Amino acid sequence: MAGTPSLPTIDFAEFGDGRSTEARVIGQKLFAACRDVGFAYLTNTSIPQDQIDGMFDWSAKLFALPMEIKMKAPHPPEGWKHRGYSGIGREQVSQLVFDPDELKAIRTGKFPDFKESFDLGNDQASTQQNDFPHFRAYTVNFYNACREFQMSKLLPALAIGMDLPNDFFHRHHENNENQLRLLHYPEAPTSVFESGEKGRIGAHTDFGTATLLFQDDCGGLEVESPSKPGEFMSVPPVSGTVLVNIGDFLMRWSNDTLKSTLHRVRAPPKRVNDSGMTMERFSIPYFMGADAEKTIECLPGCFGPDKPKKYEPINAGQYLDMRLNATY
Ligand SMILES: O=C(O)CCC(=O)C(=O)O
Ligand SMILES: [Fe+2]
Repeated sequence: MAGTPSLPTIDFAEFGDGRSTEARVIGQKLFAACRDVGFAYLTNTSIPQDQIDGMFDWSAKLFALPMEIKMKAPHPPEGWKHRGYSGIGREQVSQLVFDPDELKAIRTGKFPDFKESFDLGNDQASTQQNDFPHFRAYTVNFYNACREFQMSKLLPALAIGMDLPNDFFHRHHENNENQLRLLHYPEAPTSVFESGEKGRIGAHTDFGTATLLFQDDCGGLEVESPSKPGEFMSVPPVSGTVLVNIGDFLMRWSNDTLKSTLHRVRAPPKRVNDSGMTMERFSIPYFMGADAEKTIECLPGCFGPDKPKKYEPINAGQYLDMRLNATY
């Protein structure tokens, strides 16, 4: 595995309202990154750094609570619901077969995804609620800051980069069907990670349109190399950045033009004076979901005589249900 990060960085500082030449250049760079790698670091997103830091503080406080308190807001059994606490071993991602070590662990009855999570979403949703009163206000604000960036900059930039009308993706994300997930990978003896008995998150792709990913300074995130399938490259934390990656739904929508890239989290490289324990890690993905009832057709510009359409139009809701029910 290579140690040097080789992801593009997209700077949103000059994006403004999306109408300038600078905005066009940003859109083109974003499109190229999503097509060639499927992952990029973003800077100057306008999501305030103190809000990001505060969200990590709240996350640490939440996961430090006794289990019986966390279980007062359990994740419901339905795969389409995205709220509440999932304890260790509750969710195993469904594409572990890509990774021989993890496949071995599953065959021997072990559950290598050693993590716990707490899901939140649109506070106005009538079918599911956010929990924990005082914590709720902070997370809803943070969710809204992510959504603001998604709707006013990220989706318009991608549309511009693909020569689509600025509001093209915006119009497919009006229902606010996104999900914020607080993730905690507890510390454990380094030996259990080395033996494959435990892992952090197995190799997988995300389901939706795209994901914003905030990570702490632990490290361990890896992304499949675009040029060498099967090889993973390290994606170290870079302060002041947030990652973006494309999900399967947008890959399909774009006739596989944009890449939903495999990624995983492993124990970070050992540090000097290692105490025998691998440090805990926190991360916060924000998953963007398209409006469930709107049928998507292959994106303009992604098909032609040399590139026939590969997929039938599909309803976004049906597609996501199918994927999520396979995970839970
Ligand atoms: O913890 C991370 O950095 C990655 C999380 C992730 O890929 C996911 O939840 O889909
Ligand atoms: Fe992921």
